[in-house]
Amino acid sequence: MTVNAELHAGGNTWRSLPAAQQPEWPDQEALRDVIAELESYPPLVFAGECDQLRQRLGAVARGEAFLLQGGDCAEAFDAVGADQIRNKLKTLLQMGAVLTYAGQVPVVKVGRIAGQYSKPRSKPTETRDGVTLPTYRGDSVNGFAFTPEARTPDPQRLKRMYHASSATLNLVRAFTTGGYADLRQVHAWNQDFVKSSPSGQRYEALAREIDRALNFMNACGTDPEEFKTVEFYSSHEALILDYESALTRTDSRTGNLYDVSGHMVWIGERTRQLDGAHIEFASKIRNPIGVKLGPTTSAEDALTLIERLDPEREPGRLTFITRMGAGKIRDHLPELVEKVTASGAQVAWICDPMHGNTFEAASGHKTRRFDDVLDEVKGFFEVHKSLGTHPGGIHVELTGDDVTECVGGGDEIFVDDLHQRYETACDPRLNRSQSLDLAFLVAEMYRDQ
Ligand SMILES: O=C[C@H](O)[C@H](O)COP(=O)(O)O
Ligand SMILES: C=C(OP(=O)(O)O)C(=O)O
Repeated sequence: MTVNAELHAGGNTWRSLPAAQQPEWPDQEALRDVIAELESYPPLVFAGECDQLRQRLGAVARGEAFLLQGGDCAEAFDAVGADQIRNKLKTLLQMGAVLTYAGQVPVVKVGRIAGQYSKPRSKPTETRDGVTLPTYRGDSVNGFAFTPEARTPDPQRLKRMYHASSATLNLVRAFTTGGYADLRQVHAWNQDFVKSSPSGQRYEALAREIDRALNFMNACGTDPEEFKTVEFYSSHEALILDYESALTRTDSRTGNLYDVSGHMVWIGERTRQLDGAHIEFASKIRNPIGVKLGPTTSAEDALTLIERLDPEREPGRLTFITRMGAGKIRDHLPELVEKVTASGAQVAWICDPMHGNTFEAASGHKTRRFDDVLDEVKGFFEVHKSLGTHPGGIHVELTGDDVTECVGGGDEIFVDDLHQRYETACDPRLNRSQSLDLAFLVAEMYRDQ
């Protein structure tokens, strides 16, 4: 990877366009210094890995694989610890095992991890007891504490984001290639969980079946090395364009630009303006790109996004992550899928059943009902079934910890429980038990499809 000045400028064409949701950095000179330093840092991922993920997502788009994308709403610098990272990974690996075995489909595993530090917000400020301060925009921008010092955007945080992403990815790579993700560990991933939870018990029964299947394959002479490592990719919302473009490099093999801050990046519902800076930035890089599509997306918007981001119609390049809400998906999704399919484009269709289903509980906690999450996924499957298209995967906010942020699930969390362990810095996540419940139910839907 080289930083070729002329080509690298291609990663900066967004600068002349309106960029939504950017922090108001008080010190522009400090920002410029940080950008210059970030530009000198080594890549977090390699272009070849991004290409490999694009190929895997191509299989999703063609209906040959299923995408599991999940992780925190907002990662936090003080949560870059071995336990938290392992718990998240363990949850995703368990969900992956359930979907692969019960859903009988290859699963492409992508974390909202190692870079998910920036948040678009509905309001630029927050007011408490008559005091108004800038809203919290993620650890890459400002602090969560409600003080003027913490809430003032500080570009030094962009460097901390790089280092936190690097440390996280380093551990994730060690876990996924160093033996922890060996499929023979299916029981070990569940050890701390099985007795206490219905989904843990259900998982344990499935793990026993996987064991038997592995023994069978072993007896048939299948190479055991095949199950020792797992392909796992990182992703985050490409929100703070100064950071993303500082980490954009020219691939020395091909001369193409890659955003080497993560394998896949997505553009959010609040920043996908067709003439805006985010889409311009995404159009210049070769990473696989996701775009969130909310209920107001028109088919024309979707077709223009394809034209801008996937002019070659390359399966795996573009993933549409729909987040309509349980009450709207059955009305809004069909026209999008129909018109995109009729255009000949082969995008991957993924369901984010979280962001259209948030509400505020009487206690003031932002929450989501597990039943709404499930209903949106059901609607997603129904629409694709009726149109003969492929329900390509799910995109969920989850954690490996036993938080109480979303209500419902087999090990039911009630509205009155929310205060017990409400730890998210932004939106409510499924806990481990709810995540596994969802994986089992989605696997059933996939098999029935
Ligand atoms: O994760 C998504 C958004 O950042 C989040 O839903 C915005 O939340 P807000 O409406 O509280 O700003
Ligand atoms: C902000 C997010 O979602 P959306 O853009 O769909 O609101 C997110 O996934 O973190």
